[in-house]
Amino acid sequence: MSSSIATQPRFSPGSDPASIESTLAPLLTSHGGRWTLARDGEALEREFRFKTFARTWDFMTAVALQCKLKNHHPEWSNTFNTTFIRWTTHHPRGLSAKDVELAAVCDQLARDFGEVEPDQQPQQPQQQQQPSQESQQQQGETTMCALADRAAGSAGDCCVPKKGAEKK
Ligand SMILES: C[C@H](O)[C@H](O)[C@H]1CNC2=NC(N)=NC(=O)C2=N1
Repeated sequence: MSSSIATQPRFSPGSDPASIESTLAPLLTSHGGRWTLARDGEALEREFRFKTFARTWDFMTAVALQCKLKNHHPEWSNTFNTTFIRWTTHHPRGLSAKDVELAAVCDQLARDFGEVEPDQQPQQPQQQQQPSQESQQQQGETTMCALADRAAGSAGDCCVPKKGAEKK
């Protein structure tokens, strides 16, 4: 996961922390959820795993549709049957109600598309000295997160309203 795991959310200016906190808490690993607060509290991050690439893509397609409907997009990456998703608001920067709402939508869609629970990973055959599952998982997560970082990096100021746009 992202290098900087945070404990306190940093809300996007103009957000209403009180209304967001009640929906945010149950999503977090600290409250039995699956999302971690990252990027100094400005982002929510989580990895999803499915049985196949096809099922993973179906899930991502369903998420993408919600993004279009809510005009809000994730920083995400996909490798085979795993996808890493980060919700953060680019402008004004921080964690907003839309990030929390779409994180909850992702949890529901993951259930609908048959997400594979971490402890249901297919067992590696014993004889081969495999790096521990944990280190494999960590390595995978780091790579997935790095992929999302790179995508977000090349997107640049994707959400900063263009000059004059705000005036209309
Ligand atoms: C103009 C458009 O509404 C904005 O660029 C939206 C689009 N989607 C967005 N998605 C995210 N994650 N953050 C934003 O600030 C954002 N802004």
